[in-house]
Amino acid sequence: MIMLHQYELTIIGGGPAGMFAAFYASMRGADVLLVESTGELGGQPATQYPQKMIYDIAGIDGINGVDLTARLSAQMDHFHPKVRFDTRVDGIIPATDSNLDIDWIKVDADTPTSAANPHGYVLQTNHEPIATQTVLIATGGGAFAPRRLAVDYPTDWDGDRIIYTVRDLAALQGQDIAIAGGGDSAIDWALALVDQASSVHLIHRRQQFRGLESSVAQLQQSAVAIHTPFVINALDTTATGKLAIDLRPIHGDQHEQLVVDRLLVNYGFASDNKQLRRWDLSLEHNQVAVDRLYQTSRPGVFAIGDVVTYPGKVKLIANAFGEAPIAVDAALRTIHPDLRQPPHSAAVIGQ
Ligand SMILES: Cc1cc2nc3c(=O)[nH]c(=O)nc-3n(C[C@H](O)[C@H](O)[C@H](O)COP(=O)(O)OP(=O)(O)OC[C@H]3O[C@@H](n4cnc5c(N)ncnc54)[C@H](O)[C@@H]3O)c2cc1C
Repeated sequence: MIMLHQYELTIIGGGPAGMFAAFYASMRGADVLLVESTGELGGQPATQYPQKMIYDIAGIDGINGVDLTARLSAQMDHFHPKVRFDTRVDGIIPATDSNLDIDWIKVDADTPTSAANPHGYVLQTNHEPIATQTVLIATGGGAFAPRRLAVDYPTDWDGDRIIYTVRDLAALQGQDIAIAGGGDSAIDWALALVDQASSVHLIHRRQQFRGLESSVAQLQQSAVAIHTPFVINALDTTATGKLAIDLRPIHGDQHEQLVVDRLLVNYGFASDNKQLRRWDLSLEHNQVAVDRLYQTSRPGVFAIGDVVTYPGKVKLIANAFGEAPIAVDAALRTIHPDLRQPPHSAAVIGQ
């Protein structure tokens, strides 16, 4: 028997649409969970264009992808909605159809349930399943996953010797760190770590880096040891348990050896939208068709952001922000039909 908490609303996807929806739903007092397939929030702005400026969000005269994500996170922090990272939703199954023997924790027998789908859904994931009364799909361009090293190594090195997402900069203090990659993210990590780590090595297969010119200039004047043009050829451990990296040159045959504590891999992200076709939704040109309340063809399942289509849909962050409150309120109204208009935010958060 699996004991699962049943959320009122589960939001799939931690891009701008999902993050703002999580803030808004928790401001409305909903028991909400945000699920993100990668180890970080932010979606396309954070992963595809961290340094590019965005000029078309109301009230902000220019902000880059990283800073927008930081502001959305700070806004969410007013209410601390639950977030589950590294969790990819694969299936949305009516709870009654699920083969799982689930005893989800209802607060009490009077807890209201969604009239449209009284038993809710079970979300199948790459980890444990999630029980939820309603679902908000905000999966944008698809589930991002970090591009992996094309070198064999034991799987239990992931998150330990080999790191794809840095969660805790302090944990890397005083260590010897290698970073693989040539874009903004790799350079940013190298510069962030150079004063804290014992040594930082940056490995890139090209002579030139792709990052912002100012960051590249800063890198060249820093104490970061640059290894270009090299690719990682093999990984091993030393007698003392350190990570031994064999670097193969792009030209010639003069290999280099590095011995470090950890290797941070920054090869970018690949997106995968295959799940959508398995979710039994009405699709148009591979986008989820929704009505004016962002309701999909399944009861209690709503969708917003880049993943949806409706007449006049434009894939902009500003639109996703407008869609979120309407969809969240419509989802919550299936559970609480008496749900009122939202109070003004100052009344909830304070002046
Ligand atoms: C280069 C570029 C420049 C752009 N410039 C602008 C601009 O200037 N202004 C503007 O308004 N818009 C711009 N956009 C578009 C904007 O980024 C998108 O409209 C916006 O990111 C959509 O947000 P979203 O939350 O719907 O989806 P996304 O940002 O795609 O986020 C979706 C999130 O869901 C996660 N996810 C997906 N599937 C699953 C799953 N099965 N389980 C768990 N998690 C999942 C993904 O990992 C991702 O984090 C630009 C886009 C690009 C590519």
